[in-house]
Amino acid sequence: MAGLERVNRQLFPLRDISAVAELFRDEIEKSPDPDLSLLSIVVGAVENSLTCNRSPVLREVQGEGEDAAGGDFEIEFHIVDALYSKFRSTILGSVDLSCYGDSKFATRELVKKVSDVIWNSLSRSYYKDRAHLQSIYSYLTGNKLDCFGVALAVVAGCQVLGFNDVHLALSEDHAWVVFGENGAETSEVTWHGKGNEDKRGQPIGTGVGSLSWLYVNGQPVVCDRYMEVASLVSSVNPSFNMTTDIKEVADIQQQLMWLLYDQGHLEKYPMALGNLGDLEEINPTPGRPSCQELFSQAVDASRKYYSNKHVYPYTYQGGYFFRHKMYKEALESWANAADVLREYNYSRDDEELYKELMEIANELIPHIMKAVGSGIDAHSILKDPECFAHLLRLYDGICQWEEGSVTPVLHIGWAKPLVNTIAKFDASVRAQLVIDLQDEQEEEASSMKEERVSVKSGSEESSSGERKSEEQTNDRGDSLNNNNYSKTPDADST
Ligand SMILES: CC1(C)CN=C(N2CCN(c3ncnc4sc(CCF)cc34)CC2)S1
Repeated sequence: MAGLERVNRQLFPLRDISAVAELFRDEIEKSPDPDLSLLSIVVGAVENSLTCNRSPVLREVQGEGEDAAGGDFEIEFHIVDALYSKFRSTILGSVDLSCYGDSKFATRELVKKVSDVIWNSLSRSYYKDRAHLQSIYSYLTGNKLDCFGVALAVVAGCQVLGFNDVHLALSEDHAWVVFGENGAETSEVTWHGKGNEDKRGQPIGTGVGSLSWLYVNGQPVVCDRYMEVASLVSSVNPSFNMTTDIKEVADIQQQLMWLLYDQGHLEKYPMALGNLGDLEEINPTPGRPSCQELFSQAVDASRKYYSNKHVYPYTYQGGYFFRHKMYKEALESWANAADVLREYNYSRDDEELYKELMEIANELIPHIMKAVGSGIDAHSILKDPECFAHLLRLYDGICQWEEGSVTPVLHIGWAKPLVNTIAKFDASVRAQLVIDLQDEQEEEASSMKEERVSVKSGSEESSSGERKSEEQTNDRGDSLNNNNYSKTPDADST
């Protein structure tokens, strides 16, 4: 029975959050196969009516996290019915299933055909990065979708055709599908980035391209139906404009996210946990886990399910600590993010992540240096060797990201803030930098040595009672004399 016959028509017209939540709850709790097009149409209609059809006289509120009054919405059943039927007839009318064999599993050709149907019905030219283009409501009423929306629509289209083996696969900046027995096949179904030829119909490469962050090293979030519902809820966008969110939309998104959280459908979805953390930071729900706990759960999910190959959980967490002036914790989260990067080669497809790291290194950290320089320094960051170690680990991770990549990462724009930042740390802290040289195998000894960096924390220093003995320093000094790390830099030597 298709979604609409199942839906409780008493809920319509949908006029408030509880009605929308009830409809989602029915679909998630009572159906073995929640109807993606129905849910995307409903939540897209609500988002559209509250963010796009706004009276221009609406009070524009400035300032952090201020929400505009969203006013009311009223989603009529016959509108949802008409759109739902339009999507189904578009898909069923464009795909002649007899051309695709009689397997109960989708084929690459079938997936490509559904992607073509969506692709060829999009408006010729529109601003692809605009907000509110992620839902099937947007596709049906405006023939516009963003790159995530195309992927979701393809999965929803395959659901209409009865191919429940086709599922959404998500990296931190791209989406594709898995299909076939045990979801063993993959296919591109949408575009990525600007000015890149789309690779629709092709399997996800296992070659050098798959070493980039864009494909998270073979550790994407592979969704089941419920996680696909989580992705469409997570992609709800409460923005009215650059400075204003519509509170009702954020409230609906937050409630739906908790509904999915309680059913365990965010467990393996770090970015959805991060998004819920952002919503909770702005508007905490009494009795629920704190946003800090949610950011920590996102980190745990990446470590537990994706071999710690996702970067964003640490940047969600670092951003939170930064906003709350917990600068030492922020530096640690960002250093942990950089540790993830080490495994990747930087590619031109990784621009979104590059921008994130640029902001952290060249805006947020200099902001911290200014803040603590002017005395707001709860942890006395500049005297804390562990903070210095986090900073070096962050930069070293970025350097290792660059190593082996065809595209360079760092340039003078990075070096200036770095030098200023290092110079802000106390000379006594910098002097505690200890480089442990560990010889690799004999044959590599001359060319490459693995260097382990540690910064002795004050406590260790005090426990040993004195700095490394002279001969120890001399021993290391000799092997490192071509490396200025070993010298004890005095205050103005850097
Ligand atoms: C720490 C941050 C900079 C804040 N917001 C971030 N994001 C916001 C929400 N994002 C997401 N949230 C849920 N699911 C997905 S699937 C996907 C790849 C394109 F399909 C992106 C994304 C992307 C990342 S990362």
